[in-house]
Amino acid sequence: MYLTVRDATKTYGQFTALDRVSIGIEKGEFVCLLGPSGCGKTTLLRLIAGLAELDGGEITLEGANLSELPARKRGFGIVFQSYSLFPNMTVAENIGYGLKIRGTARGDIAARVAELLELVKLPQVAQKLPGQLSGGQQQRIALARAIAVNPRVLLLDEPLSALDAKVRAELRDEIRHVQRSLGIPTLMVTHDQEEALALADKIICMNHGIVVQAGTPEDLYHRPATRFVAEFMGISNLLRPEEVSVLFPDLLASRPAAKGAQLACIRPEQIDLTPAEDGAARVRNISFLGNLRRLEVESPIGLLTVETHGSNPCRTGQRVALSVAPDACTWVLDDASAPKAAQA
Ligand SMILES: Nc1ncnc2c1ncn2[C@@H]1O[C@H](COP(=O)(O)OP(=O)(O)OP(=O)(O)O)[C@@H](O)[C@H]1O
Repeated sequence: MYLTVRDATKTYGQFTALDRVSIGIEKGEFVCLLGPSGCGKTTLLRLIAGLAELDGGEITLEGANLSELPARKRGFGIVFQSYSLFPNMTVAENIGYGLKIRGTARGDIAARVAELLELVKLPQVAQKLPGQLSGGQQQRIALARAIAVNPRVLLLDEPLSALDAKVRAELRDEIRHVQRSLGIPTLMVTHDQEEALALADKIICMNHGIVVQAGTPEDLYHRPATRFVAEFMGISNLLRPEEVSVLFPDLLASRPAAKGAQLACIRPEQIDLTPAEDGAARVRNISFLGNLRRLEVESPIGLLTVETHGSNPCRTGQRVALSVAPDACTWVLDDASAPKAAQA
């Protein structure tokens, strides 16, 4: 592992913001820290950056302990949510700042700035001031400034959240492209599951100061371990075993004999609908979402959400039969009433 956080703990007075959190980033990997507001994502990023001190645990980079190393000596690039460019410096001066304070020769700085402006697709703005750029452009410059010094790790704290949806999606692809082409190990904080699914090699899902699950985007979406992860990573139908036995009795065979309350997690696109006069369910509402239709379906156990692609013949009010492939269901731990380890 390239960067390792082991048992990181951080408290603010009586409040435990992080409780023995362990994560790792491999060389070249893009990792997203994902979780709801207040779960401790930014706190963890700040500890890694050296902007806050650990109360327990350790952080190592290539095996070396970082605890004694101040932020500016860690060699990390950071991009924050707010455009933190120096307002009185030109774009070129902003990007070249880190190189200048390291004593890099002027000509080399100019060449590097030009190269980075090409990389972030803004070759014309070198002499502008940050205030003359749009929010999305400023974040591209902030990204260029962060990578100018070839950081050992790139840390991104919600860099897209102040931008509107279209610019956000463009810049998301841009960040991924830049990260891939340079191979910089990257840790990005986000509370947006779609962003994490699109960008990450690995997602670390947090809640109440602990890591709930870590894995690939596919793992977290298709094989959530708990109800919290299932609900956080998109829409899911969560059915208790007695409900499963009413609608999809075949699925009960896959239920593990583990301890704790379990729920069957079935994603909306995994339920098949067939129009049938004597069907046990009825389509209550259909929302057209462009590439798919989202259907609200009344069933003997309550409402289900179903998504269909292409030409589905169902109409509102129609009776339907429901089916699910045996391998399309994941049994998750019902953690809704589980103790919240890090709550004060
Ligand atoms: N300096 C501080 N003093 C006291 N409490 C703090 C401090 N910094 C953070 N906290 C608390 O620690 C918890 C975690 O905060 P953190 O900023 O890490 O959350 P987050 O997951 O990044 O949330 P958000 O997405 O809203 O930024 C929050 O409940 C917050 O109120």
